[in-house]
Amino acid sequence: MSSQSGPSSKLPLLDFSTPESTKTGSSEWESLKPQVRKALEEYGCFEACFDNIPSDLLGAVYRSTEEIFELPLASKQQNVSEKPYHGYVGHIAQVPLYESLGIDGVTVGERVEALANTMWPQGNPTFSKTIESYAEKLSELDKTVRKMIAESFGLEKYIDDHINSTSYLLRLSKYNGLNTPGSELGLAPHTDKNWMTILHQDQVEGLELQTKDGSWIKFQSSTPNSFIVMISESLGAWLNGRLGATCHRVMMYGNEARYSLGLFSFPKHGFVIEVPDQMVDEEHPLQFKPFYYEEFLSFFYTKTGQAAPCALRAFCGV
Ligand SMILES: O=C(O)CCC(=O)C(=O)O
Ligand SMILES: [Fe+2]
Repeated sequence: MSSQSGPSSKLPLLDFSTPESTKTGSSEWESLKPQVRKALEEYGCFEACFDNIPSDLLGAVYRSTEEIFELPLASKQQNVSEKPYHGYVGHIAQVPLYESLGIDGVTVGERVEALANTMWPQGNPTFSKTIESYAEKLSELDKTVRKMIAESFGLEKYIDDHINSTSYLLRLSKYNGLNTPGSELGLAPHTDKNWMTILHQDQVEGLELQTKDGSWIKFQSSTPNSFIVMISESLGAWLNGRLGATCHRVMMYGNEARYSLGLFSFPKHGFVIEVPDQMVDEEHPLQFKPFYYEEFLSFFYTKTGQAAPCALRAFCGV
């Protein structure tokens, strides 16, 4: 397997910029659905152009992101979570360039405001409104793509239950610029564990995705409002391994700080991830036993989970 970054190659670019593209059954929807499926089969991810997030909103989100990272460490550390990487993570030994701040339940009323009130004693309505609006709008893209995936496998009857049982985490990340020439790992290669992840990177690029042959491609945004939509492990498991998570990492090359936004969808507490019967046949034997997302996540961070070549298989593989 190569650890070298390959040439920047183009991922499929799918256009979700018309309102019809997110309307079930529209001709845009029906035309995008097979393209989503094909891109995910081939790459586990694709680039989505999504005008529903206008440039001024994106700009405001990045200003809010910079503002929160500029706060004193003691303030940021007040954003705690019992779940790993859901609260504040700062300059950990393995990846000293990296700092991130999670907002769990970001689409649930008042959560962002509560965080803003913790971070800024007098509150910060601009921060709250901006972040809430971004997460709300972008979660529509998550729902659209997951519905299309389910329809493409004939799993329509599960859609409402899935969508209604979804929580969102928004993770704001900052990678400090290098003080040395060359390149450095900003975030180690990994696959996300949740349902699906939608990433956006600001001007400083650095996200790299691993293709099936093991080579790395640099993600270069085609337009300022283009996002990477990635399948994560739990969705791959629910689909009995028919689609798989993409391994990705961040490489840092310059002195400038890099900012990124990750919207992570995952099942609510108590939701059982169970492979639907339709996904199992002679050609596709059952791969995973039913599991709870939170238990899988906890297992992943144990010594055994970290040591396993595939934590998901070690946890619930048949
Ligand atoms: O910063 C990025 O572009 C990637 C972040 C990421 O992969 C993650 O937070 O899981
Ligand atoms: Fe990730």
